[in-house]
Amino acid sequence: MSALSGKVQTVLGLLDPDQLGRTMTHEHLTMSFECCYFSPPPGDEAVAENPFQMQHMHWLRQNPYSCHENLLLQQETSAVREELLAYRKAGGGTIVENTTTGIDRDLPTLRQLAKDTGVHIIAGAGYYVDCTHTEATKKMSVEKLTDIIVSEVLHGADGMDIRCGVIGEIGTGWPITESEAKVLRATAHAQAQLGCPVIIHPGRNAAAPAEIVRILQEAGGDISKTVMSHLDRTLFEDGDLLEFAKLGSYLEYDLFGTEMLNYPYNLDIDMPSDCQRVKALALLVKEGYEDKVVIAHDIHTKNRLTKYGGHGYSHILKNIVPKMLMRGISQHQRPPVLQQELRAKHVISL
Ligand SMILES: CCC(=O)NCCS(=O)(=O)O
Repeated sequence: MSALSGKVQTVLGLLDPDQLGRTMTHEHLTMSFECCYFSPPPGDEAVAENPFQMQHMHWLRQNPYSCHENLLLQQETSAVREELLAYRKAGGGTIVENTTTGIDRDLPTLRQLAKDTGVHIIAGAGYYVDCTHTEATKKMSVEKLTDIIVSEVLHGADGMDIRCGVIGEIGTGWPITESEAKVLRATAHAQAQLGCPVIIHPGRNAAAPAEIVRILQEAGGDISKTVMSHLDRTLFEDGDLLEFAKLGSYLEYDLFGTEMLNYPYNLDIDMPSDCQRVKALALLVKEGYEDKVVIAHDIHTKNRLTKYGGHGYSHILKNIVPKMLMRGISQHQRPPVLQQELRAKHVISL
């Protein structure tokens, strides 16, 4: 049996799962989102050049991707350090840091942040979406990509001895490109060798999550250890959500704190509010998926840090958990059968 079996691999070494504490499964502490810059609405160019002022706060919340500086989270290590200390104070224990190749993963900074704050940090292996794949990456075989991902977990990534503990976020768009499909197959092969969790960034289309599961499954991936991220901006109909839940992956609502009118990457999508997210979680709990739900904020731009008037990494613990309790989602874990009984007795009121 491997020394990693049953353990969690953080940037500072191995832990037992019961040492993690409360865990945000999808965050970024240092990264660049320049790959996804979106031009500002006509006439807003001047604001976009100088957005970090009180009178521009609302604009920035509505247009976070239209300001170059806002996309450079890697410039905010001191602010993130303060945030992590606050996260611990609020009861947080662990952050899964989803920055993969293509969006400037910075393992030494992650290791230093873990040392400075006592928050356990788990780093992600693998590749982000197609537009960040280099020509060399695009030419690689599935076998070569698999070897790289496995090595990032077993030996360390980016030429360092700092090891990743999950594979992901693995980026895909819609439709899934050839290069993304190759990375998905490599992800499944690496997971089959390592037995570790996988975290997926699906494209912005309701058909994307199930198509990704199909590709992973066909390549030997373990869907029961796979997290489908960003469901809050991907699956909107209850029927679609419950149909997808049957496939057995973890169901991640990870954009808590993000509320915007126009979602620039797909204007057909209405980004839900936090209240709507809690409603979706309540539905999943009611339907017996309590143990498959994971949540986070997916902070990836500066404006979402408290330093810039954002909600920060403690928003879920401070604001969303009380809201969940108010909406009848209990803090106590129950085995599914007992859950059914309790539901029958209306103990979980939804
Ligand atoms: C790198 C962070 C990331 O991909 N976040 C998801 C943004 S969105 O696709 O939900 O807009």
